[in-house]
Amino acid sequence: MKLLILDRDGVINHDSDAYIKSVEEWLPLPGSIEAIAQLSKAGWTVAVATNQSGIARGYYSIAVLEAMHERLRELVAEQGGEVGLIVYCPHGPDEGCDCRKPKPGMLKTIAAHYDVALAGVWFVGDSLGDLEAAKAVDCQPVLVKTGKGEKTLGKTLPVGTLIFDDLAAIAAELIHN
Ligand SMILES: O=P(O)(O)OC[C@@H](O)[C@H]1O[C@@H](OP(=O)(O)O)[C@@H](O)[C@@H](O)[C@@H]1O
Ligand SMILES: [Mg+2]
Ligand SMILES: [Zn+2]
Repeated sequence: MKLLILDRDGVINHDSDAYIKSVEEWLPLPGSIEAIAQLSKAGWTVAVATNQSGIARGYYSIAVLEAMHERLRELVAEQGGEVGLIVYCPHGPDEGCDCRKPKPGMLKTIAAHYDVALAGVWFVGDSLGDLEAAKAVDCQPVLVKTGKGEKTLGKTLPVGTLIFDDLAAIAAELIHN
């Protein structure tokens, strides 16, 4: 199966150092909804793996987080596409969970859900932790320059990391090559 896994904040929607705390604050990045819809219509399964420590920090509830994801699904459906499994880590950095990136737990959950191997599956993120999570399970780490991506570019990236301007450029690459 053609599986693509996306980080959320900074890849699909604008990110904020103050966290994305409501549906109103959840604003798609230019071209991201169209990119997901086009990929979906081209036969790709688009899943999401997102850290959401704002839950543990008490900034927003799981109900609000789910409402953001319902909004994402609605917008992609309006373009004729669909979003696959969305997995999130609600834990704080000090809880020692297995799902918070850079740990690969969420990627493993997605692979198990679809009963596929992760080797070579593209995982698209804007933070170094995303790329490290990818590397940990032999996914293809892919950095976008949106969100925190420009800042991440200045760090030491995992060997073999692919770099794209944004999700739209990734969709064009995957659909047309
Ligand atoms: O990029 P994804 O994984 O979709 O989500 C990132 C968010 O959960 C938040 O992650 C926080 O990091 P800490 O969780 O506080 O280390 C900060 O970077 C926030 O700016 C950001 O909005
Ligand atoms: Mg991110
Ligand atoms: Zn977790």
